[in-house]
Amino acid sequence: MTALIKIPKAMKEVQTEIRKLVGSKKGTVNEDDIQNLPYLKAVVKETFRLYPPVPLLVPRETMHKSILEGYEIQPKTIIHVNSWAIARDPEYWENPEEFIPERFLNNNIDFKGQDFELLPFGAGRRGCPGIALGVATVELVLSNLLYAFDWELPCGMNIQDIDTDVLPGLTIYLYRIGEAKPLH
Ligand code: HEM
Repeated sequence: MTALIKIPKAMKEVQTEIRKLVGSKKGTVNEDDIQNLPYLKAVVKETFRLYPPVPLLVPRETMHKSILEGYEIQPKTIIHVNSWAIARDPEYWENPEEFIPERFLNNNIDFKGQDFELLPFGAGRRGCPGIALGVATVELVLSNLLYAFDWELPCGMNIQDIDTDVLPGLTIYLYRIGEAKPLH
């Protein structure tokens, strides 16, 4: 929501998509609607890319000796995968620090653990078992907040004042305040 408020064009695009599909009579966005909202899905993916709630994956331990980019890694080495850094690596992402949902509209990159440049839920045997619940919750809550309310900054605050930096930790979080106006 913070990223969307900072980029009014993206906010307008996603709200228009949702309101056009759902109309004004139904009252809520449901799971079937979500499947027909590609821009909303792109917004959610871009949010998971730039702000992965769990920036370091569960630690792994190597079973065999291996060579990675010329480095020899001994068996039983603890490996920490920094999915935050991977998702902002300029080798894989154009303008990696910018919030651009459109980057997901014309490709199949997903966060299900097959595309290693985007791992907000990890990958492999220790990948997140709650991914379906996590994604459904985020998509449903966000889409309904966007459908029902217009969002604006508190009086006196400008878009430039929005700081999207996050606090370091096992999970990331930011403090951001918006004001909601109910839709008529
Ligand atoms: C947006 C929501 C969520 C995000 C971003 C998230 C992210 C993650 C990540 C990155 C991992 C580590 C995966 C790895 O190291 O490969 C993980 C593990 C895990 N998650 Fe989630 N998760 C979310 C929601 C949930 C939910 C809703 C549940 C349960 C209902 C859940 C249960 C777990 C469990 C049990 C593990 C440990 C798996 C293991 O170590 O084998 N997560 N999650």
